Amino acid sequence: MCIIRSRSIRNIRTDQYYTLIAIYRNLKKTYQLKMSAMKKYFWDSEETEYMLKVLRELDIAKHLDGRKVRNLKLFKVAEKRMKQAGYHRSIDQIRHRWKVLKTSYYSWNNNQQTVKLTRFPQYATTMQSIMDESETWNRSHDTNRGPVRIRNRPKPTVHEEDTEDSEEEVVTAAQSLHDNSTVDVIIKTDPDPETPPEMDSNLRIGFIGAGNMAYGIAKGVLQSGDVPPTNVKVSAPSTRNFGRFQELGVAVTHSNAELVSSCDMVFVAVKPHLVATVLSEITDHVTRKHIIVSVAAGVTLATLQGLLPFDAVVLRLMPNLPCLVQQGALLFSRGTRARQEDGDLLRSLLQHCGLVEEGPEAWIDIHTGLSGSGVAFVYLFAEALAEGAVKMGMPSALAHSIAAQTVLGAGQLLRDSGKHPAQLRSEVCTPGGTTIFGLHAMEQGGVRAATMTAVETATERARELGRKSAPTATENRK
Ligand SMILES: NC(=O)C1=CN([C@@H]2O[C@H](COP(=O)(O)OP(=O)(O)OC[C@H]3O[C@@H](n4cnc5c(N)ncnc54)[C@H](OP(=O)(O)O)[C@@H]3O)[C@@H](O)[C@H]2O)C=CC1
Ligand SMILES: O=C(O)[C@@H]1CCC=N1
Repeated sequence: MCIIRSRSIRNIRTDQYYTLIAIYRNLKKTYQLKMSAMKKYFWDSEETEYMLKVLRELDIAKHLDGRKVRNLKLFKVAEKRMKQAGYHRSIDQIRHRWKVLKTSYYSWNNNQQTVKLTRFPQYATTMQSIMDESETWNRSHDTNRGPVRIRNRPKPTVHEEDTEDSEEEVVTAAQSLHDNSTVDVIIKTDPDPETPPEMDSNLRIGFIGAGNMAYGIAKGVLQSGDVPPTNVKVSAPSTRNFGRFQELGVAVTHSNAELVSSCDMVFVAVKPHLVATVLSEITDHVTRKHIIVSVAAGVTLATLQGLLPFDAVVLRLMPNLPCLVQQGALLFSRGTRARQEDGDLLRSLLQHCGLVEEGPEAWIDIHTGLSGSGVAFVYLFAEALAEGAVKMGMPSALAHSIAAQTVLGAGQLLRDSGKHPAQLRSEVCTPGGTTIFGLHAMEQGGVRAATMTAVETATERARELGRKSAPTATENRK
């Protein structure tokens, strides 16, 4: 392009010259647009430092005491301040970035001696100061508060409006909490649709199906500490999967109907082809107080709602297998009767399962391809990595263990650095070195195209399962 601009090429006509200039300008514009779109998703260090500065000023250190206080107001102020400084981030983005940094900080702090993160120490100093402030504050206050108390879900009021809180109000609210260390949770007195509901102390959670997904989600829910194991129940036809739930202190039953009658939130975690049978079994026991959450691949909200009473509150959730180790990626969508607060309650309960996002239903099938099934694509890749090493002479056990750590480390760095994968990939490539030779071989093998097709095909299959599980027109008329 520089050659073109200098117009030093011989034998080029003026019209050709201007055509090339136009192409160059178009490419440049596309590149700039792409870069600005990428910037929207990836945080740079300046923006991250600014966010930490703001959160620190807002005393986030005093909200790290493990209590189930959701600091939405604080994040709301942070969002405003960042906007004033020219950083346009949503409350959710700020909250998520903070969560990621906190997790990274803890893991960095625990593994300082062994883990070499190139990026994180940059924020480590600020994070360290925040954590130190938190420890000092906790030490100077009574930490022996007993169990977290959880409250009734607020009923929606007719005149709920999103009243903008002034910063002063927020700071005062935070201050008053500090002065009263014996309170278990902040009890909201003003209705604020953006604030998630406090949980009912008697909230009872049920799982229909005792498989891997039910177990992973149950573990995450219990880890939050908000719901005691005695408030959790699981049902399945056989006892073969009950043992691990019983070890968690969870009650078991063979009756789906009995489970629904004794629970408020019910996860439907059976295989997709069994959903219709299970819902027909429980539908007479589902009332307005229930929240039904289906994790079945492909089964749409319309199908679920069609199989349940017309006013049933239904949500569709797509988790993935790493929920078993609290590192899942979960996306949910609300049905027509589910309110924002039902989604907030679900999000809050699942916070220890991993990353939890809400999105339009059309994304659930895509997420199934990307992440529900995507986990298996990563395993295939890990297996192939290890087999490559075995081919080159490394013992299998060692090769598999190193492949697992490689996938884990690459994933953690990708998540925690906030960098685009292409950027990290280029950081590994020495010109003329080993990596670029390997990458060339991968591109020749079509790994990128094959992976994209895998996500596409899995998404299409989820859509197909959805169509198959939808009641036919005749069934609808019954
Ligand atoms: N596995 C994954 O990675 C993911 C799965 N999903 C979805 O999660 C759902 C569950 O999958 P997964 O946990 O892997 O499945 P599993 O096969 O591990 O578990 C299914 C469970 O359903 C129970 N079950 C079967 N029939 C009934 C019935 N009539 N009433 C009550 N329980 C019944 C089984 O009972 P029993 O113990 O007696 O056999 C078993 O406990 C599926 O719909 C799947 O699409 C979503 C995301 C990821
Ligand atoms: O393969 C399946 O159908 C399920 C859904 C996503 C992961 N496992």
